[in-house]
Amino acid sequence: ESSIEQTAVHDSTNFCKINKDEVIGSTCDVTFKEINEINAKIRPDLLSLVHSDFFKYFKLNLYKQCPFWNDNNGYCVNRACAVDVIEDWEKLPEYWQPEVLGGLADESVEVDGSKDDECAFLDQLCDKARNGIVDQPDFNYCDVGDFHNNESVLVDLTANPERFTGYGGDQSSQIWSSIYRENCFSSDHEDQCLAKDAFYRLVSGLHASIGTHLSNDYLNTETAKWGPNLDLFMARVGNFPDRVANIYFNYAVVAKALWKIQPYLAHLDFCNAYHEDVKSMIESVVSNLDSKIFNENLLFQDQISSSLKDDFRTRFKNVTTIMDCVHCDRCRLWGKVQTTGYATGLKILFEIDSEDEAARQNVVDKLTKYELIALFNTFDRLSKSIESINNFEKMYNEKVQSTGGRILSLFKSNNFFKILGNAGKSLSSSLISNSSEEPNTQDVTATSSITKTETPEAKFQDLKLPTKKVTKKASKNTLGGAWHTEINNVKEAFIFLGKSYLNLPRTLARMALFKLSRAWNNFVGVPNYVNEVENNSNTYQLNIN
Ligand SMILES: Cc1cc2nc3c(=O)[nH]c(=O)nc-3n(C[C@H](O)[C@H](O)[C@H](O)COP(=O)(O)OP(=O)(O)OC[C@H]3O[C@@H](n4cnc5c(N)ncnc54)[C@H](O)[C@@H]3O)c2cc1C
Repeated sequence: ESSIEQTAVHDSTNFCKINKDEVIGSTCDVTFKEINEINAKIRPDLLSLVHSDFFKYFKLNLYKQCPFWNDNNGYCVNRACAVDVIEDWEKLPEYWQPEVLGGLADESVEVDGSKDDECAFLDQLCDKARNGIVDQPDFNYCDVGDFHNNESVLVDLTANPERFTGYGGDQSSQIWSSIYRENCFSSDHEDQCLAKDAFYRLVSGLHASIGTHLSNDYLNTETAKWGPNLDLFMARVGNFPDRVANIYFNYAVVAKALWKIQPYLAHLDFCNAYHEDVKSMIESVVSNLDSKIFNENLLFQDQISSSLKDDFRTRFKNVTTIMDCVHCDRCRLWGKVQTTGYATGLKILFEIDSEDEAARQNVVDKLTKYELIALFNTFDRLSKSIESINNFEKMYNEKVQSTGGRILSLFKSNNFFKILGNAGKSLSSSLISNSSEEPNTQDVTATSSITKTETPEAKFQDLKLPTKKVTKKASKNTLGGAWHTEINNVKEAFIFLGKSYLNLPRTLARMALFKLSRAWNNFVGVPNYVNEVENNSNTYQLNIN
């Protein structure tokens, strides 16, 4: 089943209407437009920052066993994991195989423990506090132990961009549904809704951001070129405004965490030895952020908050651990970076609540360098997603113009770009009004934050359907109508029988020819599957095109 067909089944497109001037959620005092503006301002510096020598390396254990289920199939040994995107992988050249697409550039990976220069310089650049294992396991939203594991490898992120890998099918679906299942909190108090909603949005925003990157850096197997694929983006993300909104929500969450540690970053002496501009790049990125972008205090504010927060932390830690079940190395790498980045952001937002400045500085000092690297790289991923969404919007508008205003059936009529132009209901009000709703963890497209505000005329309004032919069958309700229907049916049955007899000689001749050709192949020693391969040649078509 193609991904397009799957998305057509889930019709969450009509769940909400977004206006670019509305705030992105009840916990965020910032609009889509404002985030676009902030992002345009900080994008160049953020990009340089994550390409700097300090921020471009990440450490992870690629060989860790999946702790949640027995899964030793190996990456994409089962070809089904790719068939929903591209047909007939086997016929594509070696460098297009998912193992290669989803692998890591060898030269950028260093095994930890060796005294190689990369590791050594990273260690020199950091003060001791950030190299040691953090002695506060209770405050961690991810497993920081991986950064000190002997089996971990150091990877150059810039040499392994996050892009389309062909990873998919049952395996990635299983990972995503396990992640969404973590949203089922144990306590059932109604005050947990905002926290539950935030958890869902974080995961969905991560999912949508990955979908945006793989659509933006997509391999066209016909032209062998990498580039944006608007159809794929619309099918995965653009047709679902709630998913786009969740990317903006995640941007706000990570931005607030960066804003919060800004005063304490100045004390850190971590990278200027290697790249003297790094501090000023951090400064110019973070100084453009504002505290109102996200209000973390709304999430855990009453008596039950403490246990709810523990639950939230444990569940998010599980999400980071589920990444060890991802068999595609490239996907696992970026999954780990981003879940670690969110985990670090959450730790900063929810664990630095002391009024004591020294205590705050202490929490920041105890962040490992890999948490900092993950935090900035996650912010860069979200920033890149927002930049891509704006580019896709231009492509979308051009496509709509070139088709004379008619939107292709693939682009749902209430998709993100379409409704941005409309003065719709604010997402924030839908968040508040629907905050008691349970997210449906079976259908992961459902969101607790979205209300069904669909108007019947908005649906399919720009689809031009052929006018229905009025058939004689319309008069079926009367006795005469029923008689006509019966006579027609009998007539059609006779016509069918007659045609079958007429076609009989041709059908028999074809069958004889087929049997003869098989017998001949057997006789000369050609295996039977050759015929099938020839029949299927030149079918390296993408489902989505
Ligand atoms: C951790 C991880 C990292 C990955 N990284 C990459 C990568 O770098 N490159 C790459 O090409 N592939 C990557 N993948 C695979 C990719 O995410 C998809 O799983 C794959 O492309 C198959 O997509 P799909 O259309 O079948 O649906 P999936 O994306 O697998 O989604 C499954 C179902 O979830 C629902 N859904 C989809 N998006 C959302 C959302 N944002 N919010 C709520 N519900 C949603 C839909 O109902 C959908 O049918 C990664 C997968 C995982 C688990």
